[in-house]
Amino acid sequence: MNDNTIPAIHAAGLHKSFGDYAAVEDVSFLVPYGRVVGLLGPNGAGKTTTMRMLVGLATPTQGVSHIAGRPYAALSRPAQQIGVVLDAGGLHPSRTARQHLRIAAAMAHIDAARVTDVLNETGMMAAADRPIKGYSLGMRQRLALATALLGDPRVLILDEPANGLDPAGIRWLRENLRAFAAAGGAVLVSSHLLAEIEHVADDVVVIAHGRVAAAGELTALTAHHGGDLESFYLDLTATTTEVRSCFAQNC
Ligand SMILES: Nc1ncnc2c1ncn2[C@@H]1O[C@H](COP(=O)(O)OP(=O)(O)OP(=O)(O)O)[C@@H](O)[C@H]1O
Repeated sequence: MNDNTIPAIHAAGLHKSFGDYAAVEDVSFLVPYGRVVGLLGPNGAGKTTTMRMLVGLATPTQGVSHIAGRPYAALSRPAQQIGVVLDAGGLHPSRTARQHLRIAAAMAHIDAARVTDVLNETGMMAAADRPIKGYSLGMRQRLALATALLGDPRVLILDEPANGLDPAGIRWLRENLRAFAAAGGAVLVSSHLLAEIEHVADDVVVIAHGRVAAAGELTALTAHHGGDLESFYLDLTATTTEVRSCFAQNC
């Protein structure tokens, strides 16, 4: 049972520095249950770093974040509470999808029957017993999503999940994220595909230069741009489109 008065995701004043380089500065936002929130921003803006902090893969220099009211590290059963897709790489090339999912389920104390469920849900059943090394990018994305869904979580954090998906896969993802939120789940999804975010998101958070440049309901934010997310986004980020790079700053 969820306490819907507690946000699914709460980022409060997150900062992350790499050496002297401030990749993320004072980023705060909420993702309530029942909503899809799009995390947008130019290359190098700090989206992935923010998501990594939310799930304990990067330690904030300052600030805190909570998932369902607790820091990620304090979740009792993280795989059952939050599904994460941060990188569709990092899969063992010789394993099959079914083997990968069985191992992930066993490690998270999830019923092995869920493996069949998520293979079906993500359209991966036909490829389930082939080695991952032969998978396309889109198939790896589907497997990453299947892994995220294994524990039947109520919260999803997805970094560019549409990357490599074919048109049918993009539609499938859109419909599933909308259905997930309609059933009371919460989704934070990053993407450069603004048309896709326009279809799927209720709210957006735009990060530019490591800071929140705009956040709120999609329809309200884009009202002065005829409801067009692309015009809104390009106006907002017009002065911040250069790729930020720690490397370029020799840090
Ligand atoms: N481990 C690291 N060490 C040094 N710099 C890093 C590290 N991780 C990220 N950065 C820098 O932090 C900044 C933000 O990177 P991040 O990957 O969060 O951006 P992003 O918004 O996800 O970009 P993209 O849309 O290109 O994926 C970039 O300048 C990047 O070079």
